[in-house]
Amino acid sequence: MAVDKKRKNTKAPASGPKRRKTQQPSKQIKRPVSVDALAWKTVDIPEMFDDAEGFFGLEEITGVDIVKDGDVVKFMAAVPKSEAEVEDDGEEFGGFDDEETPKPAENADQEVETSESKAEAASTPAKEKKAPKDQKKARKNEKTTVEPRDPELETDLFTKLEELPEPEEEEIDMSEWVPLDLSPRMISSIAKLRFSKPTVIQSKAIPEIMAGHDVIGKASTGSGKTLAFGIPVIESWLSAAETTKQNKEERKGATALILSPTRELAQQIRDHLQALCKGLPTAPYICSVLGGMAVQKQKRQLQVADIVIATPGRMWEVMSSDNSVLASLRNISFLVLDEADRLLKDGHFKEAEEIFKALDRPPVEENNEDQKMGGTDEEGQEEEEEDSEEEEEEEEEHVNKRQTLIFSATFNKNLQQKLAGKSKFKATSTQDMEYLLQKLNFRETPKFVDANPVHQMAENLKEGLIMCGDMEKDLYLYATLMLQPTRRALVFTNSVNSVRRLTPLLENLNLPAFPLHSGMIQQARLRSIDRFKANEGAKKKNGSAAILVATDVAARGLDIPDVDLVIHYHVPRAAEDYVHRSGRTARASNSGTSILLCGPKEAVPTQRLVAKVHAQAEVKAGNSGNNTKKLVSSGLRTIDIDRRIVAKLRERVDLAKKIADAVQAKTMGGKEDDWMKKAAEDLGVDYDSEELEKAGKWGGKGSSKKQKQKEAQQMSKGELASLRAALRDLLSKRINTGVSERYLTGLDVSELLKGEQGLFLGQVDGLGLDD
Ligand SMILES: Nc1ncnc2c1ncn2[C@@H]1O[C@H](COP(=O)(O)OP(=O)(O)OP(=O)(O)O)[C@@H](O)[C@H]1O
Repeated sequence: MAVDKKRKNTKAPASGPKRRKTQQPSKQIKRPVSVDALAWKTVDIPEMFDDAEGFFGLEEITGVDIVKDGDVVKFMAAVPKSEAEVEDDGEEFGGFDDEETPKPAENADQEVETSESKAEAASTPAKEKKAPKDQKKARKNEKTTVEPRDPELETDLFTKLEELPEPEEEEIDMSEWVPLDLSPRMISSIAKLRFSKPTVIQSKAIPEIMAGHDVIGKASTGSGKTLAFGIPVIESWLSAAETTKQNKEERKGATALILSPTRELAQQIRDHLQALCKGLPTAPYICSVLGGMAVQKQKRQLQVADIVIATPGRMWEVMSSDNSVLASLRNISFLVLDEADRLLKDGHFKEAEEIFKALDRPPVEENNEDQKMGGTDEEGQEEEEEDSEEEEEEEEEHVNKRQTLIFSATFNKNLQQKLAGKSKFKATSTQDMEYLLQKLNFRETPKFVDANPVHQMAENLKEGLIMCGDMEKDLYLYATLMLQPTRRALVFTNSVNSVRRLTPLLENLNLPAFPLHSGMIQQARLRSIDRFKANEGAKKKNGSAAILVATDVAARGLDIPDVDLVIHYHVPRAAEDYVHRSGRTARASNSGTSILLCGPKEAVPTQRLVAKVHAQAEVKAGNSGNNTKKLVSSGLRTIDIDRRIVAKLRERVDLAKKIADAVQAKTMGGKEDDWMKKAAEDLGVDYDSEELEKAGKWGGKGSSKKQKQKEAQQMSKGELASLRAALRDLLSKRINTGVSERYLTGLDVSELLKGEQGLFLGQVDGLGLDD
């Protein structure tokens, strides 16, 4: 039997465990084990499925019985009885994770019925803890040993797990949650997350949702919107589960469908809700339905899911191909649209609209194949007309059961006025949020909950702007990163190509940079986020903190801890993108900085952006570099990086760029050549790239760029190696900034690189980062 870890609350009892060849069934006993303490093993996905992104991180377990006792699900792990099999290394139990030292599962007592083990725990003295060195050895042994060997030891380990006291945590005063009328188990679960008080949006939205209203919630980035809808959704599941149990009824399908515009955000919402549920005695099964996962597997998961978090494209694909999936979602109590305004963009809306329609459509008679979802058959339509009145009633009844919740940090101004009841809805295009709202079949006029009516940006965010030449952005990016090397930074660009170019450029400059864009397979996307989160490479690369170079795919919702700095390499195309990008820092009452690199040509769009984002700012005219101080008078402040220091960094950046271009041109050049050969073959002409280029047939408009690419491509290995050596030499040198600089006194960038000082921008007039 293989059980997906994500299905730890699987409701049906599972069949008996497979026994391994070496196991002696008669000599084994089984005990309840915390789900986190089981020997989960990562499932190796064959390389050919590298693109099967959803399998990433899939784990399996064998030899475990799942037993359901009332509402409690126990995981029974095999424990051998024979001492004869024991090797006396003291730790050779294979029942724990391959990679990690066994540790007490958080809330293990709540996830598993443990009275038996607790009784034993009381009577068995705990063994002394092993020294770290021994633990290392034990871990090594665990990797090679699969089967549990020593019953005594085994018992002892379980005992240890049960016995180990919960880490001592300071009592936390939860009184500020009381007015929200949550159940005690929910409050204790929130307490385990150490959230002592609700955020503004949580205080305002939770009571409205719990009172059964449809809600549109607006609150700044990082202000806890996920739990603002997550807490009531889970509360609702808890009380429904209790009723079902008391009345001995069958489960009625999923409680909630949450739609998210990006895969990463969907995964994050799932993790966030799962973290909340960890502290509950029984928890809903939460699954995510994302592009890149095997559709069949998702269908199976959906049959038992209580809360579904999905991207619209994949959800519609699964839903439209299987009526049973739709049936399991038909009775949802909540439809949630997170980052609702983004759902309209990037072609998401069509699928989202189909999902809404399908949810509202009355159930189809099983024997009437013609009327299945999406069916356009005339006969079916006639029959539909005949029964229309009846169905309309059913539909109304059906729709009225569901609450609709919409959340975002950005709603356009007109819409906000309309939501506040000040004017009437009138959608002008399908990209319009009003169009979405009209399609949503609210069961009442939704309550508009606006947690931050005046400011759009996070409270503790500081915003700065650096003016630079259009061709100097790489240089200023590097300077900005260098001058605050210990700040974990997220660099946003407007194109995938820029991410592809900048990441190796920064790497050449010895900075730990990771890419993230929609052209990457999901597995690689998740890997980059994980490496950024882990601040990987920071130690190797002179203490510089990790850098994520991303397109707007990372702009929405991502909650990565300790991002201190957001740099907009390009001015974002829309004001809301600026809000969301900047919102990756200064989250949950932390502070953070957002810096926009602005070329002369971008000054006008920047003015517009500032006017939108900081409505009350006095934006003065001016679009030249010299007028930057006039450009923005509040909200964004200009930062005058000392240009003499920047000049000293130029040589490094130029070299790093040359190397990155050469490497990229070599990779791309091969591909381009292949393409041209094939095109020539198709045309029946001889391929001679030089001749063709001379004749201008392949060169066209961008031929000077092509010429540069060609030069880069033709760079010999030796030339490349000498460029690398020159850059290495430069990077090892200190940069003397002098003592008479305006903003730096005796400060040198090499010192900053070591992370000993990172205050340069803080000392610059205007931004006051160190306040
Ligand atoms: N009551 C609370 N107290 C403290 N921290 C909280 C609270 N609620 C949520 N958080 C934390 O705040 C962070 C941001 O929450 P969340 O991701 O829900 O923000 P958001 O408003 O959805 O942001 P965005 O608009 O960027 O999607 C998370 O790390 C979350 O764990």
